[in-house]
Amino acid sequence: MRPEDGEALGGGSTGVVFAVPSDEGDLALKVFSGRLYRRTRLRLERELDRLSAVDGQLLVPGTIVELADGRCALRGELCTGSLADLVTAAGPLSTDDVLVLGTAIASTLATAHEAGIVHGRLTPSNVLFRASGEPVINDFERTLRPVFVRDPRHGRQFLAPEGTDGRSSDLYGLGAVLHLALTGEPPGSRPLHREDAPIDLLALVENLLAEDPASRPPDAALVEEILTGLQETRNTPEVSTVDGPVSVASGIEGVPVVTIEPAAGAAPTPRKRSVWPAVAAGVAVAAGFTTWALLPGSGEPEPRSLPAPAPRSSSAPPTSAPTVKTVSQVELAAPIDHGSTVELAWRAPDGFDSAVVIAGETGEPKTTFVRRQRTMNVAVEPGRKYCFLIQITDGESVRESEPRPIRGATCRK
Ligand SMILES: Nc1ncnc2c1ncn2[C@@H]1O[C@H](COP(=O)(O)OP(=O)(O)OP(=O)(O)O)[C@@H](O)[C@H]1O
Repeated sequence: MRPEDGEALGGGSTGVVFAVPSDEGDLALKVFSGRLYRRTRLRLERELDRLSAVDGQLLVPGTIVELADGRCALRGELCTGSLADLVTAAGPLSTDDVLVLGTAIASTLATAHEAGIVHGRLTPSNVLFRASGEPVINDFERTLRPVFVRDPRHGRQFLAPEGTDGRSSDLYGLGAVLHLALTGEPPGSRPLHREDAPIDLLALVENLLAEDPASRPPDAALVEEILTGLQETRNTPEVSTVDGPVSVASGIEGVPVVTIEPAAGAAPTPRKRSVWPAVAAGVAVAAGFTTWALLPGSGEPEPRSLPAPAPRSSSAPPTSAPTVKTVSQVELAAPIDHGSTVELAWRAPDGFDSAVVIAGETGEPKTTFVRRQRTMNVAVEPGRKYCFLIQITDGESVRESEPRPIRGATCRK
């Protein structure tokens, strides 16, 4: 068989890929750009065996074949194109498609990682689509990388800063691929922004792209779980949400005031200072005891909406007490649990300062001012349940997000 009999689809570090007709239908033929020595070939065969044993959406090139001119090639399944081609031709994907794509890739990575296999160079040109539309990951085999060396700048925007060996380099690659799918651009050029995408998805992608591998999600299985959850949420009909005043007042009296820790070098302006402490105290009360509470061990699923606001009790403070609204303007993404730390990310309008309220199973809730930050890494005790909530203020009014749990905690108002 001569590669010239087929149509060239593209070239990479290892060679040129052709679509070739065969009795079994069209196939992909990757013709190596150089000679394959016997030892390399044996190693490649062993690697292909290992890859074919992995039960996931890996595109495993079937077999090594020899061409009439003596060159070697990999013959395998032909796909319709790559994510890179698709985005170039049609622009960013819909949010739903990004979720499906991300879930499929995360699932494949989880399976591969469990089998001890790391891709290390997950780029949009290595994400291919079958005729059915199903995404698959290509180019898992690593044996040939040091043999056919590519320009180190190739695909660099998609590669993890620390290198290509660890599992977390694949998580970075996944983040980079999803960044392109969401925005049409590789990461790095601008802050990730897409109005119609759920904040949880944007926060997850940002987290996957963390410079420090230890700050990324701990494993691909968790990423798959988060993305699956996001898909389910989008497929579930909306339930009503509270968008009115929520009392934070009842029970304030007699309850100790929480610790307030202004972010270093980021003290709110005096005008804002007059709002925050009161509200923080109110929410802290709510977080631990009255208005929204952590109910450890209940095992109930996280409520999808907030129950009706608590009625003001007779012990409510004067009407000058700040009113806190739960509005869509401040949205906390699902926290990403790293064991001893938790990554929080939220969306809030420009010009608002933020405070993070952390309620644990024991002890008083804690409020930390983070001013214009929209992400925070929170230290937590491994194994304990927590709820988190974000408050924002422009100095006059205060709004808060819905609370978000980790480890099966139930947070409610
Ligand atoms: N099995 C396949 N079916 C359809 N198209 C393919 C297949 N394999 C590769 N291609 C196309 O050929 C191009 C070159 O693929 P190849 O794997 O050689 O290089 P790359 O992925 O672009 O770069 P590198 O392997 O150096 O990271 C891909 O971008 C893709 O568009």
